Amino acid sequence: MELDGLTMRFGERTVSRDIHLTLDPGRVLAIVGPSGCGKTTLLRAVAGLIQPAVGTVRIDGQAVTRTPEGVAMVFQHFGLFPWKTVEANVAYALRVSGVPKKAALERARELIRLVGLVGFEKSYPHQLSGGMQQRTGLARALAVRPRLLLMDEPFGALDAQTREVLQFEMLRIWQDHPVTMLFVTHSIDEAVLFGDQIAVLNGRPSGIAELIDVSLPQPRDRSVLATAEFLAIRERVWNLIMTGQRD
Ligand SMILES: Nc1ncnc2c1ncn2[C@@H]1O[C@H](COP(=O)(O)OP(=O)(O)OP(=O)(O)O)[C@@H](O)[C@H]1O
Repeated sequence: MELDGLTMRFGERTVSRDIHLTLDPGRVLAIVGPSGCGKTTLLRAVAGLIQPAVGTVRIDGQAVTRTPEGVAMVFQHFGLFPWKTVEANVAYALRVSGVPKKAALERARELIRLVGLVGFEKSYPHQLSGGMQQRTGLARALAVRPRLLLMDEPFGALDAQTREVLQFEMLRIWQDHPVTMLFVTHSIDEAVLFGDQIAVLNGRPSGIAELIDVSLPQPRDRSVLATAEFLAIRERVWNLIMTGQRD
């Protein structure tokens, strides 16, 4: 994925300016920045849901003008169909892309196992906790074997403990099933934990303050939280965000 000189505007208001970013296959790029700096707006441009005022989004070299094939998204507020069961939600995108019902349900059950929801296949979203709803959202996104997974603050609506559990489960899932991921988050820890690189946005309109390489070895688990490198990168990101806040 390539963002080539993206400027995002709503009416007269420029939200972000001249964003250049590249994400290589199999890698994770985390985007952090203060609230309102335009993280979700960038993600929506990558998903082809809105168009940049200036610049181009490319995926596999192709300019994005509408939602590209093979791009899946996980939202903060789950975005599940309330009238569909867990397995029907997970199978939905497969069905839409033409996979026959039996094969789609088989694949859905595989993903339901992967995210730890066995026994809840026939439950409806309102019968699930927030964490279980987000597991369903993850299963749905991964079911299509996306070439690019867009994560918009995926654990943001969860309580702190559930958030931590799901973060580490997602890390495990990602390690077993690597997928190219653009990961927007408010959580600096999450960005350092998942990212191969972190793009820190700040300013108004926002721009990239710094692109930080995270050289923590993969696979990562809870033990990295206490390493000197993790803490140093965390501090660096925090300072960059705070500098932008004071401007
Ligand atoms: N559809 C829209 N129309 C007009 N303004 C919008 C629209 N969507 C977003 N904005 C504005 O663009 C700015 C960036 O919003 P965006 O949601 O991308 O920020 P964010 O960094 O993701 O914020 P947060 O971290 O709080 O989720 C905000 O000031 C917001 O009000």
